[in-house]
Amino acid sequence: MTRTGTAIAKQDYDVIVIGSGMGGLVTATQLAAKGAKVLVLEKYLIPGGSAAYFEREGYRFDVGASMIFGFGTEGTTNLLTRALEGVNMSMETIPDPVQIHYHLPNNLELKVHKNYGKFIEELTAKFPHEKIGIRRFYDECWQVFNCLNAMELLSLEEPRYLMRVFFQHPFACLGLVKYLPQNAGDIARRYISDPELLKFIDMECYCWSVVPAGKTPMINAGMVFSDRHYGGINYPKGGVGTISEKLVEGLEKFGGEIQYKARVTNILMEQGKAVGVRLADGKEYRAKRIVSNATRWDTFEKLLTNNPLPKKEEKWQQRYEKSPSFLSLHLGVKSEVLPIGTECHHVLLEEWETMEDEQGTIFVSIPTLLDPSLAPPGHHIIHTFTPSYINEWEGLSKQEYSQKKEAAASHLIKRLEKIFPGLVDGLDYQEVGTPRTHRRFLGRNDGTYGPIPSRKLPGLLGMPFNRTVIPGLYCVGDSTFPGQGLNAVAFSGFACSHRIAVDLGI
Ligand SMILES: NC(=O)c1ccc[n+]([C@@H]2O[C@H](COP(=O)([O-])OP(=O)(O)OC[C@H]3O[C@@H](n4cnc5c(N)ncnc54)[C@H](O)[C@@H]3O)[C@@H](O)[C@H]2O)c1
Ligand SMILES: CC(C)=CCC/C(C)=C/C=C/C(C)=C/C=C/C(C)=C/C=C/C=C(C)/C=C/C=C(C)/C=C/C=C(\C)CCC=C(C)C
Repeated sequence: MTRTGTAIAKQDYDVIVIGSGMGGLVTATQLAAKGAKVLVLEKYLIPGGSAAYFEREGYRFDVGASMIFGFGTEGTTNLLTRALEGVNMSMETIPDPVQIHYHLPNNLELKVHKNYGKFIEELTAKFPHEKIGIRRFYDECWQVFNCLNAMELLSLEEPRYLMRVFFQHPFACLGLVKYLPQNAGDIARRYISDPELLKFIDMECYCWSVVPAGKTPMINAGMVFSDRHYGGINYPKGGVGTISEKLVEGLEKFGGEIQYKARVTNILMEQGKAVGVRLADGKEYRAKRIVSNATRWDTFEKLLTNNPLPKKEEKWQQRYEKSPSFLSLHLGVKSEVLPIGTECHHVLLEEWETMEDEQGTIFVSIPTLLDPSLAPPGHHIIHTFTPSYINEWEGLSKQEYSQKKEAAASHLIKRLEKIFPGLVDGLDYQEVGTPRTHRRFLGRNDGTYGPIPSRKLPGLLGMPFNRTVIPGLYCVGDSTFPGQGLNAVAFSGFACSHRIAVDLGI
């Protein structure tokens, strides 16, 4: 029995991972493959976090976005392919020929084709006077990508690795050092002056970083704006959740364990060091290293309640704030709703001034265009979401909450009629999620999509790596370097497992 009188589970582990989001699973599988004894504790019923799925009336809905980077076959930035390979797994993916179809103010209609030349040609046709600037900006993004894609991607907190990559790829490393403190907006402004084109570049960043180009790190922009044409966007057959399922299968094959309905309530500390965790049911587990895949806000404010917020975290909270969450509509629709030639992903905005507003920009994913097996025959899934803050949804009675959800959903559907005329009549199924839903099911503070700079910061320099000031405790996922995105948190998982393996001498 412990001091608190609860039963200590007998097992001892090398590493405990709190949460089975993509960041947690990549850390766990990489460590298990290296021979570490790993336990993953997930509070929900299935793995994946925001990369999981749920099933309703014959539809399989992705919880989060369906636009997946990291499944390329070449280079080193294909981190999802590599994470699966790490535990001898692979999966079938379906290539998407267009990343996004933009529907923007002043009838700016544009498709980001997988073919780079075709995309540049289409954008140049809209802004012919900026032909050279467009080419220079996007070509500079390729420079960042080519540096990253040349080297093995591991922990930047490991000096011997840094020395090794520096000797192997000195120019690529110096290139990355140059870009680490820069933001995409500053580089765009060096080459482009047309205000509307600059707004378009803002949207190109906002739709995945949730901030305009001026606050978006150039390293991340280089990854996104190049990999979409290199490895491309590829949808995992069977839905995004199958990536996590395969990783769990691989984890177990390598002797790792995962428990579901296992909500960690406390990280246990002894003599200033993280030594274990306590679950909501009172069980305690101990390990040599603890990894939190919960957000930094949840990790330091909820799981370490008996410890004052470390100074370093206080500073981090001043530099980064919580991005909005989303209002999400998971719709099942009749196939006739989609005009012939409809693309899988869309971004819709009616006025530039409202891009960053509550429920301003609309995102759409239609994964059934790539994998029809996710919906009943003759039907499609339309997953549409728009940024929304938790405070819009709090302090409401049950009835007020459900009325507000209904009203917001019909408003969103009405706006979408612009690109899908007849949507209202073609509806077959509808489920509405709010920031409260994301908070509840994903365990994310205020349902946030992740950290965003609270002011203009020097690129990625302010993003913490995986070690924390608490010995034995590491963080992984989107509140660590390099931030949001499945491929980004997969990198965080590779880096975290590398650092831990070195610390444990594995
Ligand atoms: N298209 C895309 O690129 C796409 C799609 C889906 C998700 N994503 C990205 O994935 C990123 C999120 O990945 P992540 O790895 O950081 O985390 P995550 O939020 O997806 O997963 C965290 C997991 O930890 C669990 N958890 C939280 N607190 C817990 C506790 N106390 N006890 C036990 N379990 C707990 C949650 O249930 C969840 O499964 C986001 O940046 C998101 O944008 C991207
Ligand atoms: C030695 C010396 C001297 C030096 C060194 C230097 C170095 C080496 C450096 C390095 C660095 C690194 C490695 C870095 C890395 C990075 C990375 C990996 C990055 C990544 C990134 C990624 C990303 C950002 C991604 C993202 C994505 C996303 C977010 C997506 C999303 C999506 C969505 C939301 C969707 C929407 C839309 C629709 C639907 C339409």
